[in-house]
Amino acid sequence: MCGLVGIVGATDVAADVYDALTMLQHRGQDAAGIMTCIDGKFQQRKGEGLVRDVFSGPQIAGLLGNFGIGHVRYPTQGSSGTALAQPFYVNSPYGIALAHNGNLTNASQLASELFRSDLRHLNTDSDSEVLLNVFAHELQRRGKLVPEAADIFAAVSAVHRRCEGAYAAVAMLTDLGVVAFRDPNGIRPLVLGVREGPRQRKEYMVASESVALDVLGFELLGDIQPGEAVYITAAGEMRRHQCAESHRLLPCIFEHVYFARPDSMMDGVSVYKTRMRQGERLAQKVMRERPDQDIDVVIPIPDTSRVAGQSLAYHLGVKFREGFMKNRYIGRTFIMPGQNTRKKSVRQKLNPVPLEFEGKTVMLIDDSIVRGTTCRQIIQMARDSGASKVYFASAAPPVRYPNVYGIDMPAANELIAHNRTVDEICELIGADWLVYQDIEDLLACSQEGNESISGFESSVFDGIYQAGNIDADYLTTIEAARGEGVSRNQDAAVVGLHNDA
Ligand SMILES: O=P(O)(O)OC[C@H]1O[C@H](OP(=O)(O)OP(=O)(O)O)[C@H](O)[C@@H]1O
Ligand SMILES: NC(=O)CC[C@H](N)C(=O)O
Ligand SMILES: [Mg+2]
Repeated sequence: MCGLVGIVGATDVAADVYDALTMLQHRGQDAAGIMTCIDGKFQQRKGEGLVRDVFSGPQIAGLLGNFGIGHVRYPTQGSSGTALAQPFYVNSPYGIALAHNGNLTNASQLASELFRSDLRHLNTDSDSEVLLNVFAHELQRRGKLVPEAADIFAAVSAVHRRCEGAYAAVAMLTDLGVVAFRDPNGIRPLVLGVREGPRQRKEYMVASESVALDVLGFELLGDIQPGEAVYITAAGEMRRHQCAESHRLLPCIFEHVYFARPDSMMDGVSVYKTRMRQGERLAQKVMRERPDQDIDVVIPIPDTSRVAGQSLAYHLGVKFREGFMKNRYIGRTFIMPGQNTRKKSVRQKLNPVPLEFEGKTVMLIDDSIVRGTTCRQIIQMARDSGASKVYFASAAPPVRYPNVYGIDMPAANELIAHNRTVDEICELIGADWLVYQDIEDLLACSQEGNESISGFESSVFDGIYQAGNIDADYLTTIEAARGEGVSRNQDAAVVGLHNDA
């Protein structure tokens, strides 16, 4: 999903960017990068792996400058090697670095335009490098030695006209400051915060999720609006401007289901409360389907389903128990590359407490069932631990369609629910009963958090793609490029142009 951070402070910001990235680690585990700017020069370090593996204390201390940006990556285009770790950099105009969360659906058309008409070279097959070059080209067209806020906003407007799909982005211009913008549908999240710095100077931060602001003592000013850009100068002046001719708020519902931390606020919605409501609605569905249900205990599948699980148990009036213990050193399995790694990691990550299963009718709950990797193994573990019946509940509806806006689910045939009925899925995962949340209920849970949101990007559940021209040909192309079994790893040492530190 990727996590973004941008900070303009009064003193060196690299340590704060690092701390913020650790708060966003759940959004991307493949690679991490930080760039700062001092005296007209960028300094950077990026590499494959978790934030704590990519940076050491002395390396962070060596990144100087009072403004900087950072990124954690979960790839959706291109390989997962170091060469594609973000931020990306172009030298002209000014020197610009950019980090991106989302996925451009017209990246290949833009790449060809950039080469043929804009005379720009791309060195990777990353859509984020495309986004950076479109922004850079549009800024260059303004022809200013020193751009003003109006020039930057005009360049973002042009990005909105040319780019399709989903993009929240944070960019940095040498000596000038940090720019953050969000696509005109607001599919990917981006928030803005402020804190009092030394000498009563205001310090600003943008981040994918508000939790990153919380831990660093920034007050949440609110979300960057769909189509809006925020420009914070190196001196700490903040301007914001609506850059899209038309815009609407269609946040990704899967953020609320799985990606976001529960303690984040997104577009005015508390993810925690939304997940509580999901559990409540699911309980109502369980009672509608089986008013005389015989569940002894509700057991969540750590981590993400815990909040919905507590609420499900409470509203069913049955016990809630932690029947699976999680190895805290194993990351999120769904965002790992490759099905074999994901499968192996589920067993390493979760281990049952037999006491909670022996002779009981258990209802396991997960936030979602995507490929079915987790639930198949977990149901077997529950049986091996002595459960007499194993029911399974999903706080989200069946995931039936690929995602093209920043979640790496490119192939419908990898999704366990694609072209299958609920009964067929139930049999396949080996459950005695399977209950899914209804789509109307899921959307209502999120909308209740902010009545002014009129819709959500929910294509993985309903197959409706509201941004870009997504047709059968496009879906076939991404499946061929990124489906299971297609090699994504390039040798970074050979292809890389990543100016690694
Ligand atoms: O059907 P699947 O393809 O297995 O995908 C769905 C599972 O993957 C995620 O867990 P993950 O381990 O990524 O993270 P978590 O610890 O936040 O639950 C999600 O919470 C489900 O448990
Ligand atoms: N998940 C994301 O936001 C991915 C960002 C970008 N498309 C990449 O592949 O690096
Ligand atoms: Mg999970």
